[in-house]
Amino acid sequence: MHSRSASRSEGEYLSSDSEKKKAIRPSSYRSDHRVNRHSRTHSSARSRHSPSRSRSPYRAPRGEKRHREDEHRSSKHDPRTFTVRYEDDRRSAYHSHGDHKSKRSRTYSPSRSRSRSPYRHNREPEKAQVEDMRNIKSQSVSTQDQKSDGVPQLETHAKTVKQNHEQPVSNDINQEYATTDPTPNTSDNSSSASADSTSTVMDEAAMIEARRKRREAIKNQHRSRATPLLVQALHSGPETPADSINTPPNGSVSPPPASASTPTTPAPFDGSAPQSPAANLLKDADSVGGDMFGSPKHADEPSAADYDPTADMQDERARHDKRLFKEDEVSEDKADQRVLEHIKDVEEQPQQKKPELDMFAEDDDDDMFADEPTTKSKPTETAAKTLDVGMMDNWDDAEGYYLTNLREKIDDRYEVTANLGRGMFASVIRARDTKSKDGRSVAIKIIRNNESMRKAGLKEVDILKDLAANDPDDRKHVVRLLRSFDHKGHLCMVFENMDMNLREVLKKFGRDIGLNLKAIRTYAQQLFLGLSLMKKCQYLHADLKPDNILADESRMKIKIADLGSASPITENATAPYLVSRFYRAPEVILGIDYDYGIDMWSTGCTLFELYTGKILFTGRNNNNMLKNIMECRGKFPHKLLRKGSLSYDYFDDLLNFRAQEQDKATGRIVTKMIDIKAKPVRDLRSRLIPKDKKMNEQDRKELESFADLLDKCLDLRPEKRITPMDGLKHPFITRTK
Ligand SMILES: Nc1ncnc2c1ncn2[C@@H]1O[C@H](COP(=O)(O)OP(=O)(O)OP(=O)(O)O)[C@@H](O)[C@H]1O
Repeated sequence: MHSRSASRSEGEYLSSDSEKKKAIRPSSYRSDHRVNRHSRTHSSARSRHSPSRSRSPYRAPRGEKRHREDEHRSSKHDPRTFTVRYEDDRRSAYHSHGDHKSKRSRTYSPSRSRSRSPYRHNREPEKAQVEDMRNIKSQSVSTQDQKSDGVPQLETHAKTVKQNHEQPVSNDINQEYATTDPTPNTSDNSSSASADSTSTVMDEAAMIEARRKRREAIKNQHRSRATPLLVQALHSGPETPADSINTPPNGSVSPPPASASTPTTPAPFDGSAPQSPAANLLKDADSVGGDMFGSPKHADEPSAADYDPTADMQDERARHDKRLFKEDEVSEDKADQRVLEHIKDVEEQPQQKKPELDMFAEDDDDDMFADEPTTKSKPTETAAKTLDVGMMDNWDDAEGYYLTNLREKIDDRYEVTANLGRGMFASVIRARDTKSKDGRSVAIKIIRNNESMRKAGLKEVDILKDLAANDPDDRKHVVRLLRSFDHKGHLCMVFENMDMNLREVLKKFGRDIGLNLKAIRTYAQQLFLGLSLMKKCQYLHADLKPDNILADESRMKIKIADLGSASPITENATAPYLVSRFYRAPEVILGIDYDYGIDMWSTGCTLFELYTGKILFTGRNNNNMLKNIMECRGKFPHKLLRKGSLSYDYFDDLLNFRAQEQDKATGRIVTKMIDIKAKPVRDLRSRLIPKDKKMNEQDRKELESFADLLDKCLDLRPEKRITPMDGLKHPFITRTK
């Protein structure tokens, strides 16, 4: 039982008789063979108190992100040690200067050089902060100099910026965390400055300006490469740091600038768009959602369909490199240079290294890159055809992915027909099962050739087997694992073949406008069935999102997939980066004990996204996620906040929210005390049900019912959140039209 050796040679792992449910019950599982996708190379060093749940070995233990290889060796990065990882050095500075009287002592990782999210704002603020430290004496003056330098964005928002930034920036290191208090700095350094020092200050201001221009040039390069959503997320909309400058102290949100419209202009539903057998389900004009095709519900919010996780890698990779340099105390100039070189390299070899980006990676903990990131690609045949298998003495590429050859027969049985894509953890191919009667298609997940990934894959296999054993009739909408085997050092997981994931469905049928309510109801019901099975078997999925839900060809049936992050409920230790960020429940962020409610939260986010075509919470990091969540769901009850081991990272002693924002003029990250209104400023209902939308009474009622279900999925209080079983009984689900 769970005593498989990870190094075991070729052979089948799944046999019909050997896998009984009790063999993989969470309890025994835990005490015996714990496979951890996050364990990676340092897994053996991990204490048993370091819970180990995650799907990819490149993702850090449970909620933390993938470490770079060299970081794997240190267990100090294990978030389960309750180490809080901060976005940058300012946190330690902040604490070291005693400004904040935290109720808890925390440790901070000194090394944070990892990131990758396209939603992450650029790193310049951090550099600027370093500048702040260096030029502390002259900061006040130099900042004012910058202010008058005609930064392009400032011209655009001249008036607002003027109002917000007329005040000199504090020159006091102890005031590194600015507040919304606009009181001008009254220190005497400017008044007592000598002519010499003034000249020094001016020189420094000029240097800063030169650096700013360089950074701006780099940012512009990144902008030009970024996907529309990234551009929007980074440079427009009320949730971007840049626009936080327009955010009034009360936390209300400024309307986005005109340019902040949805990246891809929502177009009326195009009759020529791809049809599916379930076209009626997906665009039934009689249904509430159906008549919304062609009528974008939320043109001002990031599109869920538009995001291409592979497209922003250069930018992320470059910034990642840049941060590494910063941490190594190499000059910014050199770091900038390195970034430019990197971009050039990538441009020159566009096909050689296709980086992968997980859009939901954490902004502030690490990167989830493998050493050589890869991309999830569309099914393709051409690349594989060019391989000359006869010439190969190594079946893997440099990253440990199996180099699949089309029409190759794997395990003397599966004839490869298409590459479905690559994740961080595996490549997925479609193949024809030549040993099946009907030559049916299957999907095979070929785990990368890496010991810890293999272990993580074995964990996924065990959980999938347990779930299947508890659903003999296959009625619970969890993807079916048919068998697993070993092939040339790779663990291969053979799955029933599905057609596409729900992000792809959204892209195809509901770009920017979402799917209709009939489809949402069908999918919601099936998700609740899947989650009720998982709950019955005591597993958390911990990575639910449209990408991990697969639809069959008819699009009528969906299945929960990618259980690489799943784990027994007993392994629910604090892990502030568990679950992809946009779908991350607040209790995870706040360090409150969590359970099955986290999957219901993710389900709520997913259903909203499927209906509107927009991502519900697009926080750049955990801090910004909380702000997003409160703007939509209202204030957290104090009682709840007091339960959180990490609450005081985001709230002060009086439980006022400390929002981290980027000052557009100085680039500095500042903390603003935000008075969150009890009444949400962007409440769920108004985002779901446009006031001016004409619809009949029946449709409105139905939409209200959906809103009520989402309300219950997205209850801030985990213990009050609806359960999968109750979800199945909700009127929105039980109602038949
Ligand atoms: N059974 C299947 N049928 C069809 N396509 C599949 C199947 N399983 C996976 N895929 C495709 O492969 C993609 C990656 O699968 P999966 O998420 O399981 O791999 P992963 O390596 O864990 O990815 P990630 O890096 O996102 O964790 C899916 O998004 C889906 O598009």
